[in-house]
Amino acid sequence: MSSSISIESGIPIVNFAGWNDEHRRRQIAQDLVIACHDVGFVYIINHGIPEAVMDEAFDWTKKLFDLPHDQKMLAPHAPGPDVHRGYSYPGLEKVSQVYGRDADDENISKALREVKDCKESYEIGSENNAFMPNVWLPEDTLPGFGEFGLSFYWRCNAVAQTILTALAIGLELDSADALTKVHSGNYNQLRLLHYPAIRAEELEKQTSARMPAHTDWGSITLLFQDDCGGLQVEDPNEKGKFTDATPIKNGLMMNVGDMLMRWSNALDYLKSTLHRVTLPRLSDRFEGEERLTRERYSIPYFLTPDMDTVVQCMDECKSLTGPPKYEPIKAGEYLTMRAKLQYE
Ligand SMILES: O=C(O)CCC(=O)C(=O)O
Ligand SMILES: [Fe+2]
Repeated sequence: MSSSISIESGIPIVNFAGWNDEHRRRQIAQDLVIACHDVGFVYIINHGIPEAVMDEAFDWTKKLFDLPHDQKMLAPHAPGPDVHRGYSYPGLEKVSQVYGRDADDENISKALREVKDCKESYEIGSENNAFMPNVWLPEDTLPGFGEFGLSFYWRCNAVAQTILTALAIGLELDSADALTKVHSGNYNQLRLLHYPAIRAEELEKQTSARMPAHTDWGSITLLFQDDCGGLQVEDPNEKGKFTDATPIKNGLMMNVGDMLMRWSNALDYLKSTLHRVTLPRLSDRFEGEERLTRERYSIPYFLTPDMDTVVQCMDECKSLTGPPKYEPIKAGEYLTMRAKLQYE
C-alpha cells in the first residue's frame, strides 16, 4: 500500500481519502504519526468537512467581525483567563511563548508583552462545559450565528475524533479508541480570528505582531485559514528558522499541542512545534502608501482532553523514547496553568 504523504513547503500532506477501508486506514495512520513526529504540523485533505461548510464558517466569521465594536462588546470576554469565551477586542489577549523555552528570561517575556497583538477573536465552546459557559451575542444582533457556531464546533470534533483514532492506530496504542475515550469533545475551543489590515512596517519592525511564536497547549489543533497567508512553522531541524505554511484549498492544517507531546514523552516523539502569524508572503499583499497588509481570517479548533484525564507518558511511547520526562498532570490543571500566562 503506497503512502498518502506528499510535501508542501516542508510540511507533509496526509490524504484521508479511503479512511473507511481497513488497509488504507492503517497506512493513513502511519503516515500521520510520521508527519507528527517529523514536523508536528501536517496538512490534511479529504477530511470530511465539505467546502460549502468551510465557506459558511468564514462567512459567519466575517459577518461577526464586521459588526460595530459596541455590538461585538455585547458578548464580551470576561476579564482574566478563567472563562475563555466570547469576544476579545484587539490587544486584550497576549500570546507569547513565555512558557517553556523563554520562561526563565524575564527580559524576553517583558519585551514580548510590550508588543501589541493585532487581532480580535471570538471563542465558542460546548454547551456542556460547566467550567466555561458560552458568551453569546443577543440573537437579534446576528441571527443564526450561535446555531451555526455550535454545529461547526461539533463537525470539527467529528474530524478530530477521526484524527485521534488515526494517531492511536499509528502509535500502536492498546486500542484504537485510547485517545478518543478521553476526549468527549466538551472541552474543545472553536476560535474565530480576524487580523485587521495593519501597516506592514509595524509587523516588520515588530512593534506589532499578528501572533508571536508559540506552541498550542491542548492535544491537537485543527486550523482553517483563508488565502491570505502569513502562518509560519519553525523548521524542526533548525531552531529559529520559520517556513511558510501556505494555505491549501480545502485542506486543513493539523498540529500537535503540548499535551499530546507530553503524552508521547521524553524525546517529544510527537512534536508540538512553534508557529506564528506574520506578514502575508507575497509582496503584492501590500496596498497604497501606507503599505497595508491584507486583513486575514482564520479558524483554529483546539482539542483538549477531559479535565480529569491524567496526561502522562503512554506506555507504548516508553519503548520509543525512554523513561518519562514529564511529571503526570491532570489536563484541567495544565490548562489553568497555561491560561494564566496568557493575560497580563
Ligand atoms: O491564525 C492562525 O493561522 C494561527 C492561530 C494560532 O496559532 C492560534 O490561535 O494558536
Ligand atoms: Fe497556535
